[in-house]
Amino acid sequence: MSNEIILVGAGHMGYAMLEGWLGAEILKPEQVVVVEPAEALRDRVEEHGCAAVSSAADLGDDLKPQIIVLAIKPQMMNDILPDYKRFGAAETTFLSVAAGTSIATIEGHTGPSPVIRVMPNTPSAIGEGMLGVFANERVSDETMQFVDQLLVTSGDVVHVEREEQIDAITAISGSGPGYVFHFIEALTEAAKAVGFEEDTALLLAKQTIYGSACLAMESENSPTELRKQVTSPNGTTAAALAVLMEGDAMTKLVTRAVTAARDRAVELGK
Ligand SMILES: NC(=O)C1=CN([C@@H]2O[C@H](COP(=O)(O)OP(=O)(O)OC[C@H]3O[C@@H](n4cnc5c(N)ncnc54)[C@H](OP(=O)(O)O)[C@@H]3O)[C@@H](O)[C@H]2O)C=CC1
Ligand SMILES: O=C(O)[C@@H]1CCC=N1
Repeated sequence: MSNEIILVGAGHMGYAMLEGWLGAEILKPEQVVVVEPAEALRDRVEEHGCAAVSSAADLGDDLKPQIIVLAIKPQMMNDILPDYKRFGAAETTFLSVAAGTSIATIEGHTGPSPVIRVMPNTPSAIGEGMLGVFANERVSDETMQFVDQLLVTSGDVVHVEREEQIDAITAISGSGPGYVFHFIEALTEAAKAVGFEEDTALLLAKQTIYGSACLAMESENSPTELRKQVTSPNGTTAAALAVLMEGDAMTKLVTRAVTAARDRAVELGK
């Protein structure tokens, strides 16, 4: 067993994580082989010094990777996993970032194997990700420690006790950047509606979200307390929050959205 890693899929998520691992020098480029059908995506990993092939058939016969990272679409798992059966039921650990796809589905193709499910998010690309982790009992302490070392280069890591909690994490932090980016879009549109040009509107929206998130992380006060500090009695924030909080509208809407994402993760796993 070498400490090589095969990364299957170098799209948005696979590449974001790879960049973090190489940038933090936890992995050397020569330890990584990437399988990716898209030439342009192979080119960009080769620029980092990693080997890249277009299909599993091009992987060397003598490869005994420590970890195979599955960063492909959940809908493709059943088509692609049979190509990796030869690494299964052995010491190679499968690490899947796919939404929904269960450990049972992976082991259905690989045979009983060490499997780790990780749910990252795209801020992992700048080391500011939020990652949820669940591992089956076949994963060795040594491999788990190595994987944790890799994952912390992408951001904060939480281990969950039950596999289904990964679906819930998917709906909060996995998909969450999409909700936040949509809020930035909405605030930008609102800024334009009250008279600003696109560039200024976007800056106002992005810096407001960034500054508020930084303050929420750094402050000892809760988000509720921080909100109250912005809200002068009978002032402007109170006027806006009366709209957003009427009948708990915002919380209900976000809860509906998160539930839809969680349910979709469960559905993708079927
Ligand atoms: N994007 C996100 O924010 C997050 C995504 N995830 C999970 O990450 C996984 C990947 O998503 P994402 O990165 O967004 O998707 P992408 O489509 O960007 O990446 C998937 C990559 O896999 C490639 N691919 C297709 N077939 C094969 C194959 N046979 N062997 C190797 N690679 C192949 C695709 O190439 P091609 O385009 O040519 O088909 C594509 O480049 C999903 O399972 C998703 O649930 C998890 C958390 C967050
Ligand atoms: O939208 C998706 O299905 C993936 C999983 C979490 C974020 N993106």
